Amino acid sequence: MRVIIKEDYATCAEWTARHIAWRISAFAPTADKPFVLGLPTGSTPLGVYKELIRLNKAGKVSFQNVVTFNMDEYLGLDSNHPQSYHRFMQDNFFSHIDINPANTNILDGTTTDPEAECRRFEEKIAKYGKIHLFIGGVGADGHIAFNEPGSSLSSRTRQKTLTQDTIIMNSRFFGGDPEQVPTKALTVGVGTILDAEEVLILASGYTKARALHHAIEEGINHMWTISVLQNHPRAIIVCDEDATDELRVGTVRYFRDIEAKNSSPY
Ligand SMILES: N[C@@H]1[C@@H](O)[C@H](O)[C@@H](COP(=O)(O)O)O[C@@H]1O
Repeated sequence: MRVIIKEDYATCAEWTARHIAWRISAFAPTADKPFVLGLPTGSTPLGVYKELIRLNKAGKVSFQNVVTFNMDEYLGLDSNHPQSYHRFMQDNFFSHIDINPANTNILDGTTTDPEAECRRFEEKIAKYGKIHLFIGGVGADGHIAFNEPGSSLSSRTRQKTLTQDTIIMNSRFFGGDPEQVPTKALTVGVGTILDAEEVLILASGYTKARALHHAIEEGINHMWTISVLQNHPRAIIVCDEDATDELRVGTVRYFRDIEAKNSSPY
């Protein structure tokens, strides 16, 4: 696992956007051989999307031959609902870049058959072979996508019931009212994320510090689903200093030292 520790939120976003742009460009995608990118929602990735939009407008990266799969969607929200992840992606990313809308994939929160919808999503990923780079955030309780504590570490895309912690956390987007937050979501599984060639998880702020401690310094445990990254051959955590607050000084020093020796192409 690589742990990239940056000074603050902005420098995390910049580093991550450049990493994504570099991976896409190095892959030299074509219509027949697209780059497949997994994407998250939430407040953490907003800075990355802003920077990717800037890089796209500056001609530094193109999304013309990029296919995207989003991690999750609330069950029961249609794509026009202001808090649906469809809307989030449209407003904060897709409508600002040169991506073909037909190449964007998000689980349908209005489906009447969640099982079939999740199967369709997995089959579509499989049709492309694999996700080359999966970007994600992390919940304060260590969840990745909507794989809440206790999720199977080999789970596939499926319906999940949200924990009260997550409902309360996410109520900030629903006028502060937990009653307005859907109680269920469709989400890729931990296994789906692990199948990606590379996984990059972003963590910013003190609220994510405990999750990072469990991800990096404790063993793999289904109560902190992010910890499964330890089993991935190419996992990267990009975090700011605040998010390292629960890590040992020696751990922080170790990862800083390793990265200082790495020459980065960006
Ligand atoms: N399903 C999403 C996760 O994918 C996201 O990582 C998490 C953290 O969000 P934020 O980045 O806003 O802290 O929130 C939600 O629960």
